[in-house]
Amino acid sequence: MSTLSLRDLSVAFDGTPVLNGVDLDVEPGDLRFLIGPNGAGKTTLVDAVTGLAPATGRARFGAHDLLGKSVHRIARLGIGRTFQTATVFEELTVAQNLDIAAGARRSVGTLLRRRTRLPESVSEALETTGLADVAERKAGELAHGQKQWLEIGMLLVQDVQLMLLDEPVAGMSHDERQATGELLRRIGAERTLVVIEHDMDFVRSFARSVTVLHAGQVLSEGTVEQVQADPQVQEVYLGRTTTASQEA
Ligand SMILES: Nc1ncnc2c1ncn2[C@@H]1O[C@H](COP(=O)(O)OP(=O)(O)OP(=O)(O)O)[C@@H](O)[C@H]1O
Repeated sequence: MSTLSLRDLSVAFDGTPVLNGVDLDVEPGDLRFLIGPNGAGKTTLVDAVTGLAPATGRARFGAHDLLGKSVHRIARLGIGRTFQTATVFEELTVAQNLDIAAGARRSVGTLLRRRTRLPESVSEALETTGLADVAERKAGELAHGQKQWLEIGMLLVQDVQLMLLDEPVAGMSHDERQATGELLRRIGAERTLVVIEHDMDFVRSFARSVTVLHAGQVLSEGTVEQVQADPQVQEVYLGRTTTASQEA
């Protein structure tokens, strides 16, 4: 299992720095939450690691250098991500979505035919994500939470070792959040997981460690308790939340 290691990672858009010298290490088995105010650079960090944003500095996953590699090559190293909006094939069933993600080399006709036996990786992903009961339902008919779990399942069948999730519980009910947190714990035990999140209750419940980004830099890092007790975090991040809620 591999460690994600970032050194002096920087991204600028049109000359404006958005990430500014980020150092970050995430060990396998960690469940790292990336928090910070809007515009702090959280999604940009994930974009840089997955090849979507041009970056300088160093980004390694295990023995592999990531910077300068194409999105496709980075994905082939076992690095996968989700986006804030789920990207599943709505007209296909849950099982078919997983089947396609598993990349089985079959013709489209064979793929779309109802199959009596699913590949093992697909069956496992259905069990792990709790979607076995809805395997034959169209993805477009799933509840919001289930769509997010399907997306995570699509990364599982690809045997993704570094999973980067962008606000996976946004818009979920309390029960769906709880189920998602437990899912992340289960799959995180054998992988390296980085989760962007705004919901502090969710972070408190499930984070093993937290990195706070602010204005493109790491402001604080540690356990939830350590980060919450950091006066800089209180001032910049939590302080801002208080102000916002007072204004509301
Ligand atoms: N492709 C781009 N071109 C120009 N500016 C960009 C681009 N992508 C992001 N930015 C800017 O970079 C800054 C950081 O954005 P980013 O989405 O990484 O923040 P974030 O911490 O994920 O915020 P949020 O919590 O709102 O999702 C913002 O000011 C944003 O407008």
